[in-house]
Amino acid sequence: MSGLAKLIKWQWSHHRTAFAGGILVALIPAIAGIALLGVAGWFITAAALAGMSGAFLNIFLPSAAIRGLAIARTAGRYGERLLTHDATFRFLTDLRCRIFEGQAHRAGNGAKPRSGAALNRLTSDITALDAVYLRLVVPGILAGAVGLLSVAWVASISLILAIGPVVLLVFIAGLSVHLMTRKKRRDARRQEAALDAVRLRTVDLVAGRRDLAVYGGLEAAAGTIRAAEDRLADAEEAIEARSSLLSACTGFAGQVALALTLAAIIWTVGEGGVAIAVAVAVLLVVLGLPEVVSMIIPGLSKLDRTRLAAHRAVEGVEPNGTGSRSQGRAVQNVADGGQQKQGQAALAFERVSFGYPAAERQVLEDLSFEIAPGEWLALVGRSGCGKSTVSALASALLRPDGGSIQLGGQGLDAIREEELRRRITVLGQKPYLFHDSVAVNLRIANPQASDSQLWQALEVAALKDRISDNTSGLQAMLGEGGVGLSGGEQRRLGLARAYLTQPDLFILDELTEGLDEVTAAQVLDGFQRFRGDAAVLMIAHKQAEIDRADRILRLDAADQPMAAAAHWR
Ligand SMILES: Nc1ncnc2c1ncn2[C@@H]1O[C@H](COP(=O)(O)OP(=O)(O)OP(=O)(O)O)[C@@H](O)[C@H]1O
Repeated sequence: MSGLAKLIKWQWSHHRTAFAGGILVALIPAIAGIALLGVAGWFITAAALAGMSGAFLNIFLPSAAIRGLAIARTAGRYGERLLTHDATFRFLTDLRCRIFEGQAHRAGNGAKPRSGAALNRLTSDITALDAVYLRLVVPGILAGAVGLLSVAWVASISLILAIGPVVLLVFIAGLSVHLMTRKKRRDARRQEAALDAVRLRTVDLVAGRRDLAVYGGLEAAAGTIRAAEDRLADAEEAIEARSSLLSACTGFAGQVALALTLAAIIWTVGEGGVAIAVAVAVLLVVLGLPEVVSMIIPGLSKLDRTRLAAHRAVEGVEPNGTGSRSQGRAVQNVADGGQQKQGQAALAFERVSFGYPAAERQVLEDLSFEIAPGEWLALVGRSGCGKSTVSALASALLRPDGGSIQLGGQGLDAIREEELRRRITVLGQKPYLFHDSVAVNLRIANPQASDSQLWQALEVAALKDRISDNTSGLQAMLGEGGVGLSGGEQRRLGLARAYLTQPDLFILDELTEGLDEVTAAQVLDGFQRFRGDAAVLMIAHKQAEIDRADRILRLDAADQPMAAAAHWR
């Protein structure tokens, strides 16, 4: 089954009411619009003929019908927008969650993280997928249903009159099948590649503008963006040209259908087979039909792009496709509620091996060590020896290829994600700060924390004075990525955030990197006081940090996988 068909099936099975409700309500304005034309045409002609001949005509019923159809069309259109967009947003929301789960699952298995280009593509794919229901499913069903109903009604009056609308429907159906089965997606791929190039090169240009300016590469870098923009414009022009051709062909088919119907009307009315008022109603219905069936043209003209996006989205969701929210991690939470077990090490690595996918050699091989509750362990070694890898394994961001990792006597795999994040606090080299107030940035770690707890955490992180200097205090706004604070202050704010948690284990990655000696000592003192009974795994380079540790684990054998060389102070 194609990616597009899988997505439609998935939307139907997960959001049946919204899916069907949107289509049913969308049928109301489409049918009412065509019926309105027919009834109005019949009524005007019948009224004119009655006026000329003096025959009796009941005008109340058709007037009421016209008014009713006009109201149904307007109200139906409003309801249709509401329901079809609601169904689409529900579908996209779920799809985003499923894709995120799929990616998280892969990351947990140590798979290569997605690159910036793939992330760009993913977001534009999801945007492109709003066309699946709104531009393909709903218009397709409307075109089919209204077209068949119209043909059936016209055929019930006279088979000859149905030739025109049948020609139109056959043309649209043939066009749809042709486009659906077409294998070439050249223009969509060209458009996508050019868009990726424009985005990524622009990001490179902005991020690297200083170096480019220094080495005189600005003009060349801007030139590559302009070239990518030209390619994008070419591809978009080709897609637009095809879309215009499709619209022109459908318009032409509509005119052919109208001409055929007119000829058939002249023939049948001349033969006396059909009343003039009814013939005018048929003519107006055939006149209105192209508008309904051509609603599918915008979706068909973007079909290639939608199919590419659908194909990738289906690949990106949970690998086994089940979509259950908790499947990324095996959940076997034990009866003791995930607390640290008495007498167990806070963290234990037992013959752990790990290698990055596609890397030539293992980073860790048979690494074993333990950190006792409340113990502070410094992890040291030359650059690239695997310290960050150990930290990522300990915090379950990576999974080992062999061996086991236990937190308080429980295998990491057996601990629920939520529980795990409560029991381990990771403080990286550059904490991410959000474009929001200091208080919001701190409460991410503990939404219930009071203002006085926030001030206390800031004090321990040696940041209280800096924040209270600002008249807005805790409500002071930070720019994107923490702009407004120096690099060292950003790190200390990250530390204050970590102090608002009460984990069993802190994992610290070069805690005082970027701080001057005095502040670094203040931060280390504060952390030592604050951490209480929590164990600490600290990646350390500076002697001042190493000196605070109870024990040191060195990962520094020259060219070998690490574990063999791990040794203690
Ligand atoms: N995603 C990855 N894919 C492939 N190899 C990787 C990846 N991340 C790290 N490595 C490699 O794994 C090895 C260990 O990396 P790691 O980041 O754990 O070292 P580190 O000791 O923390 O280094 P540093 O002190 O410089 O931060 C290095 O040789 C590195 O090149």
